[in-house]
Amino acid sequence: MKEKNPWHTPVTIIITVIGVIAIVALVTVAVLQNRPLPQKYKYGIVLDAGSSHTALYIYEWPAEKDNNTGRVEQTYSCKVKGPGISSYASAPLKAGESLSVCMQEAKQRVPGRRHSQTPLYLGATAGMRLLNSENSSASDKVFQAVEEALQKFPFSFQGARILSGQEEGAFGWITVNYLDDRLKQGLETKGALDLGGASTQISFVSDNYDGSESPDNAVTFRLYGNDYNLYTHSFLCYGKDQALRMTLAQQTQSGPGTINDPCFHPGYTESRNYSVLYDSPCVSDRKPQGPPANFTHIGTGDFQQCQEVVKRIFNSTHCKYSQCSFNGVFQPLLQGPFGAFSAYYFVMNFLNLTDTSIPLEAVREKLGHYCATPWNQLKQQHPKVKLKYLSEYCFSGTYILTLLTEVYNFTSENYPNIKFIREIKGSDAGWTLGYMLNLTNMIPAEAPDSPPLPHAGYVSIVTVIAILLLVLFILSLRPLWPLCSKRPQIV
Ligand SMILES: Nc1ncnc2c1ncn2[C@@H]1O[C@H](COP(=O)(O)OP(=O)(O)O)[C@@H](O)[C@H]1O
Ligand SMILES: [Ca+2]
Repeated sequence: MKEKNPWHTPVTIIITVIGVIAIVALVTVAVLQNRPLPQKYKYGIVLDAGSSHTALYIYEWPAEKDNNTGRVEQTYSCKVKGPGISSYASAPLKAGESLSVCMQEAKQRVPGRRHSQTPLYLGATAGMRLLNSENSSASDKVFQAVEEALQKFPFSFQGARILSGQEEGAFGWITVNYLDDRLKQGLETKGALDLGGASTQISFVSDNYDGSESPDNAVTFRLYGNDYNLYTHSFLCYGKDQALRMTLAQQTQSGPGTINDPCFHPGYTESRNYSVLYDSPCVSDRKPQGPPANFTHIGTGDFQQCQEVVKRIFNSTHCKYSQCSFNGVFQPLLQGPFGAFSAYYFVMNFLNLTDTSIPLEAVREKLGHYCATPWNQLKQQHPKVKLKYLSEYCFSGTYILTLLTEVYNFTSENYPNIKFIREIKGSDAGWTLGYMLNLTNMIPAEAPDSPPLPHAGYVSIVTVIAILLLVLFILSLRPLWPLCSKRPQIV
């Protein structure tokens, strides 16, 4: 007679069914009880008042995880129409008014119930540094107007101020490394290269820099339990717009009526006003004596010669340290990967030169070819690009290559360590995120305690243990199995 399968007896079936129900119930309770609560978000707003324009950024992060890392994201950015706030020195109220469109938009984007808890910061960079140095009462008036305008919004306004060059460099470095998740994980950090219109920053960690040589360039942090000695320097007047002024000033020292400029395209002709050109503290002390009102700016489109003219704005004759970049500023040996953003990216992206695996020589050749392109032809090829930008890409590209290779000392070997970036994981590379993380204390000095298990791990372990218990239970009933399988005896 065939033995009946013991698993098919009523008792084992009942035990199994109850067991399965128990497991399902246990796992359901575990899942529901430990389910992450519905996400609530917090917000922060930073206005980047740059020399050329102002931009507004909204950041968002899960409300319970202020201290956790990598979770702050940029959700919105708005470019303010018009020039930077430093250009409103003679009409300060307009500086405040200019912000209103982006601020209204921010009011729509941040949920109403969060408005009053949302910090709002305005940080101004080199344009306001220059205005403040030449006319501090004018810069005070601009700030007053801007503050009055921002206070009218329902956010928690935390003030408007000028960032020091050091802060601008260091916060750019924090942004890049935070978004890359390098800080929390204690990984090798990435240097930050920021090119603005009126200043440029270089920031990196180097093994041969502990801050003792040229302490002014040192910023030390303790972040997530790791110590960092950052080298940073901001070169005022060496943003690309002021650098262009200095390069033009270099070529108009004798006050000529015409200059042939190798950094502009053949066929480019523009009348420029001497007073306008020299109206900046970066060049005002070099204004020629009794020049004509205007000069004719003619392009010749020669990259090699352009590089020679650009080099002349960097003074590398004196250095009281072991080594310098230029103008007597200490710079340690370059080390590690670098992210180059802001105008570095805009310019190199336009020129199709963001790929740094292209050998430097080939990059120079391409740029040489671009600079030699006739102005009329370029205008036809790029009808939508702003003429001011279009006319200056040859100069800007040459300036960038000269700065990187002749001044900071990037070579063919380490040029590929540079990545030209606009954003990382959807957030723009720039100083604003680092600034906000710092002011909201969102990067802890010590590593945060993490929960022993993530939610999914917890649920999996409960499920596995429950199944094991059931199997053990069924196995423990083994002595009863023969009983269950006995067929009723017919006497
Ligand atoms: N699409 C673009 N093409 C070329 N240059 C650009 C573009 N967008 C912005 N820029 C330039 O990037 C620079 C940004 O500098 P900005 O942040 O305003 O100044 P700073 O940081 O010195 O205060 C300016 O020189 C501006 O002209
Ligand atoms: Ca900037």
